[in-house]
Amino acid sequence: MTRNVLIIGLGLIGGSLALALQKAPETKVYGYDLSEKTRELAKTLNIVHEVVEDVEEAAKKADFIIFGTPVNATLQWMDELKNWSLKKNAIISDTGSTKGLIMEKALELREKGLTFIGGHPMAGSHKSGITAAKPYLFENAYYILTPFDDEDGNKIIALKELLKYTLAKIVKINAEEHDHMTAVVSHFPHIVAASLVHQLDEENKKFPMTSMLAAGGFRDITRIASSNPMIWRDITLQNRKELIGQMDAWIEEMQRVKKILMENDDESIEEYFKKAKDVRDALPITTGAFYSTYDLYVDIPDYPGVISEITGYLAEENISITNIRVVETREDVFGILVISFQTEKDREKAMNCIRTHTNFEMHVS
Ligand SMILES: NC(=O)C1=CN([C@@H]2O[C@H](COP(=O)(O)OP(=O)(O)OC[C@H]3O[C@@H](n4cnc5c(N)ncnc54)[C@H](O)[C@@H]3O)[C@@H](O)[C@H]2O)C=CC1
Ligand SMILES: O=C(O)C(=O)Cc1ccc(O)cc1
Repeated sequence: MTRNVLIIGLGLIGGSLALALQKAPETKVYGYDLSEKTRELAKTLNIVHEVVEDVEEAAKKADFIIFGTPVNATLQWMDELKNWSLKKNAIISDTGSTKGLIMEKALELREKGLTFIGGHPMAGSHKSGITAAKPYLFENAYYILTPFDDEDGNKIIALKELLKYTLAKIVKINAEEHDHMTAVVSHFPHIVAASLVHQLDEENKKFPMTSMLAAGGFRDITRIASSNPMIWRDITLQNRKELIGQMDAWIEEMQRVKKILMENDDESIEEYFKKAKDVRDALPITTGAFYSTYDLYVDIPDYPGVISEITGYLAEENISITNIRVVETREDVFGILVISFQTEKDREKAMNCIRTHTNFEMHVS
């Protein structure tokens, strides 16, 4: 029997989910987005099997309804949907970065006999919109579910059975703990990244060369400041209680570092960096446990066309890349081309491919 999945909100996350779920057997993926342009693109890019114009009509036929909308829009949709007559066994879920207010709203759905299981794939990027959607975005990432403690186990199994086509690792966490932990590793870092960019902007008014000197480190730590501001407005306001707590801890930590600097204490400042390095180096980030890309460093000679030559070889073998950049090119040295891949397997295939065609040195991080 065909299962009907309706995805509301077809941007980076909803679009990627739709592409992944199109791989599930006997599954028809319907999609809706508020933006007419996105609905058009969803058709032309085959993001869903069918784009719908009437959400309520499509929802009535759906076995699964999943929101890929900004978290405040998700709350608004949930308010509407609780008054619709849906299929008896329909499962409603979302992909939002916050879970507390959404699970509170889910209680109202539950009172109407509807099943809501919160969801949050812990993968994404600073890019947004349907054109950034990719079928393998969630591969190897954690996909958090936040069901009510006493949720029907069969409903959770049914949702997991569908989501397994994302190739993500599905885990269960309660909503409160979810919002605390994601504040630490995701939401607060977005505020820090944005604040560093604001600080640069101010400094640049006085010293206009500053932004030109912003090198790799500044770029790495501020990449997420290029995320969709509307998405982050909603996330930070919904999780503001946790964020204020993180901010207090951060201010305290900054006072501690400031004191070390004021005291000119070389031992303490070295220890400060050493401890951070040890903790950072032991993080599971590079093994794909949280969010990862697999980088390949290729030493390339500095001649015109060398980058398109390499990407051409990869394209011939259908190896998809997620990012590409040159980290060093001076006339007297080789440049280093950093190519990022979504999976370790893609990186391995790429290494073999480049090895077949060139004698360029390669290494992985
Ligand atoms: N960006 C990321 O890396 C991640 C985002 N998330 C969550 O996924 C959800 C979607 O985020 P993205 O895909 O990144 O954003 P996005 O901006 O790429 O996509 C959001 C889509 O929702 C549509 N939309 C907005 N309001 C709507 C409404 N009322 N009804 C229907 N469609 C509406 C927009 O037109 C857009 O196509 C958010 O809740 C976010 O917190 C979760 C994991 C990662
Ligand atoms: O760009 C990045 O690295 C992210 O921060 C991705 C991300 C954004 C929001 C989430 O809720 C989860 C992951």
